[in-house]
Amino acid sequence: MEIERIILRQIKMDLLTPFTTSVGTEVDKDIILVEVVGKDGLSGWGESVSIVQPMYNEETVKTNWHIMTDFLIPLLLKEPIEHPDMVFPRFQYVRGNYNAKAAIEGAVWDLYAKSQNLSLSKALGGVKDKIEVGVSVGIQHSEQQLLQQIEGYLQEGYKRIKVKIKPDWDVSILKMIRKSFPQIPLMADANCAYTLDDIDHLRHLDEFNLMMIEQPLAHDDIIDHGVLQANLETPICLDESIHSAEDARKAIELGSCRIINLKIGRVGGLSESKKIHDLCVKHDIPLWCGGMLEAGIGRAHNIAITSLSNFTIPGDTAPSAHYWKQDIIEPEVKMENGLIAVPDGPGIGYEPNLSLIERLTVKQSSICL
Ligand SMILES: O=C(O)CCC(=O)c1ccccc1C(=O)O
Ligand SMILES: [Mg+2]
Repeated sequence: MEIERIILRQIKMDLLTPFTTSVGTEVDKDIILVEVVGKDGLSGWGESVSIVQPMYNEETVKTNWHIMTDFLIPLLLKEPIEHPDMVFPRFQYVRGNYNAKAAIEGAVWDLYAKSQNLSLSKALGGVKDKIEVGVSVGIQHSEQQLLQQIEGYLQEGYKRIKVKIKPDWDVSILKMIRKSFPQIPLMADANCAYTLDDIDHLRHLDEFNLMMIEQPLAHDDIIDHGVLQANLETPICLDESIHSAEDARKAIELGSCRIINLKIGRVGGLSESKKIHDLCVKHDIPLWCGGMLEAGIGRAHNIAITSLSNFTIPGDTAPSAHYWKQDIIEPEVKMENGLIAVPDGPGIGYEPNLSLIERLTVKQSSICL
């Protein structure tokens, strides 16, 4: 693959509804889009999942722009790339900054798939032509409001409901949900809101027949989660704590989780995502694809990775209309009966809407050799 130049664009988009977790609220998003232009005129697209505050992990939109322009892009352009698997190792001496790395690597994967006339799904080894869709429901102003939202989502066809929890928004809301919907596939995501001191409190959650509890303890922990899992019946799913296949191996060996939420940005890209997928197959650990309120480009990448065989639990990749008045790709991502069709066109299989992207752009830079 011969890369001619790389265009970075920072766009700003309003979320249809604010999204609240145990750490904070997002109302709009600044998003960095990466366009890798090949010498043959094809373009590959990637999207960074970083937000403006270092609230989910340590990265931000500003640090991503800096790391991409000053370090990652010069490394990428320095020597030819024969296969996207070469990108992550090329970035090896830039520590961390996985969202930034993944956005660039994802664009190279898209360009590669297009150059091979393959869908990104097929290029990654995907086998499914439809993926199952769940929805992540943020913390609401009232319990009644939460119940109404869940009712609406079930009518729309979502196959799994995830609610965000924190110490004063957990037992009571789960009790209420189970009273109305005793059987629905239900899970809870704490975004690190508890410590091991809460072990007796967390054991109360066992009575709600949850599919899993996502990331109850610290963002950088895998040890305490093992202690907690040994004291809980409900499976623990790790999100924030897993940055690599090595992290996943250690968490599995320590018994710190029975399920893994995979986010492409958090682990540094699609090549590492595949490694985690294959490791989980070997250890019989089910996977699902998490979400970071992505715009269309990131969403398309999530759909492609979810088409791999071991993504056996509905993910957080909801359709475009759940987040945006108008998404930046055409066609938008649509859901039917709780399923999203995996596109079979070349690359991500959706066209970036360039005129809309241009209108939303607040900052742009074009970098060539
Ligand atoms: O709909 C989505 O994209 C998932 C939303 C979500 O749960 C989330 C959104 C932003 C940051 C972290 C998380 C999370 O999974 O923890
Ligand atoms: Mg999570």
